Amino acid sequence: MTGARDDVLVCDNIVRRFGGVVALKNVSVAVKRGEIFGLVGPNGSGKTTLVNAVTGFYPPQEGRITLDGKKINGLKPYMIASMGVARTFQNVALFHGMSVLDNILMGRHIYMKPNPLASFFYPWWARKEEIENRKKVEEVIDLLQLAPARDEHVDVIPLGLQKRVELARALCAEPKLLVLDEPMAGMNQEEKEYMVRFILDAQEALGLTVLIIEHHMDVVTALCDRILVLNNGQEIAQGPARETIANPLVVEAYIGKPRDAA
Ligand SMILES: Nc1ncnc2c1ncn2[C@@H]1O[C@H](COP(=O)(O)OP(=O)(O)OP(=O)(O)O)[C@@H](O)[C@H]1O
Repeated sequence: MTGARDDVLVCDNIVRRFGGVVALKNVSVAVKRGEIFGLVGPNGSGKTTLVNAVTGFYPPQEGRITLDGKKINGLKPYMIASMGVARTFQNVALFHGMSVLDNILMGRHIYMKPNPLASFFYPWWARKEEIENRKKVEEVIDLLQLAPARDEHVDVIPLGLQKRVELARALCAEPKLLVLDEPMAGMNQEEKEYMVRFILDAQEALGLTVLIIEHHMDVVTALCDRILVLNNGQEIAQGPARETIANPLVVEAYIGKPRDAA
């Protein structure tokens, strides 16, 4: 698969093994600028492994991954993050003991370049940087309606709100690619509907490109432009969300073969 100019992320023939388990078998995918691309599949099908390959946590043993045309496989996670990939986790990963605001501010760390000498001689420069960071954070707080919770400690707020704080932190990094690992996990129906709305609003306001792992089919159809469906580490279907979900191979992977067809 060769990367077109509007492809932000291209994964070409990715193979990842864990001992004898082949978690990804020659998986290829291209995520276009400005789209929401879904990774779908039953438990253990390789979705998180693909996200971990893209974000550098478990580099692939074969294949090539590019971000805006630059090869990223083999790079450390922090390098990939600084190149513009922000991620949220299946199990929320916030900084405990800190407020909502401080957690969101952490998303700006890639833009904070402490230089004590410059700050001493040119305090206005440090001040300008601080103002810019705060401005971005306030924009995201408004977008995700987090103002009422800004001073709360993240340990005491409900899970749905924690997930929104994690999304806010990722958005503050102004990512080229936002990777969301099951952002609705553990949420009730109302929280899910809010989260869908927030992701769509953020995409529209910030022109995001999103790679999302999602299990809930109502969420997939509401959010995703296109999807890749994995089963046992292999692609079984790829294409526009609604029609791909209706593909008989996808239905079979999720609910099994009808009895009379067995
Ligand atoms: N660090 C690891 N060590 C060993 N095996 C792993 C590791 N990570 C994933 N696997 C294996 O790779 C396969 C794919 O797992 P993966 O977590 O990517 O699936 P998934 O589609 O994300 O599943 P789920 O929906 O349950 O999160 C599974 O067989 C899993 O046991």
